Amino acid sequence: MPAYKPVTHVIFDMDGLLLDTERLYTVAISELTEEYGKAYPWELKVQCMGMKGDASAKLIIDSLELPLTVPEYLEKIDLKYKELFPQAVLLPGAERLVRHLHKHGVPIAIASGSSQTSFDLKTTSHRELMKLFNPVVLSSSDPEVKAGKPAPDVFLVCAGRFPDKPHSSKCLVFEDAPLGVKAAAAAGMQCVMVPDPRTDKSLTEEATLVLESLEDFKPELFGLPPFNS
Ligand SMILES: O=c1[nH]cc([C@@H]2O[C@H](COP(=O)(O)O)[C@@H](O)[C@H]2O)c(=O)[nH]1
Ligand SMILES: [Mg+2]
Repeated sequence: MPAYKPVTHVIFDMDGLLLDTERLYTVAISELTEEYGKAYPWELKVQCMGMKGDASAKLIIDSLELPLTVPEYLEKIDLKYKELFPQAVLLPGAERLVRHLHKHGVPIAIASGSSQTSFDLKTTSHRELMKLFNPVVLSSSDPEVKAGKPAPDVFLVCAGRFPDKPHSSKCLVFEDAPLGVKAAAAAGMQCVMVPDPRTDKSLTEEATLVLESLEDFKPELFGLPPFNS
């Protein structure tokens, strides 16, 4: 049983962790690859989750040998995202945890592989909740985030934008994706992983704690105020 260390700040991944957008990515990308007679298998998806948009586009084009350039792929997929992302709903336990931490004055942030455009689409129905996060760091649009997940950049930039600039050891990350867990570990942060059930066990080993749902999280394990407080 690993020892959990107390933290003061919490950084959330967005897609597949707060918002049920991974399902929407699968629909959009499968629709596109099927136009070229190819499926979008889980084994490929799990390598893309958390990446910057252009890196993911390149990996998908190369892996499936699609006859598209990265800009052509992005133009086509963005049309699908525009239709699908406004339907994004919150995942179980997300709103309760976010409101709880905010109520108790725990600084909370978002660190995502997304772009500003896709963030705006995905949060169409969640504007009020999104106001509780500061900072919100979006790798695909942020010039300070040089490399996407699994590099630590997005989490380090995020920690540096909290007004009191906490040390990495004081930041707890929530992630669903293996690349995100790697990025958090590389940043020197503890990480609670809530993986898609299809995720191979070998890809969850770097997480500090693995949960089936955010609903199962016990804040006091990391020195945060318990839910009954
Ligand atoms: O099926 C997929 N899901 C997710 C991604 C990538 O993951 C990012 C979301 O990452 P995060 O969980 O860090 O918000 C998206 O912006 C996208 O680039 C992808 O390529 N394919
Ligand atoms: Mg994610």
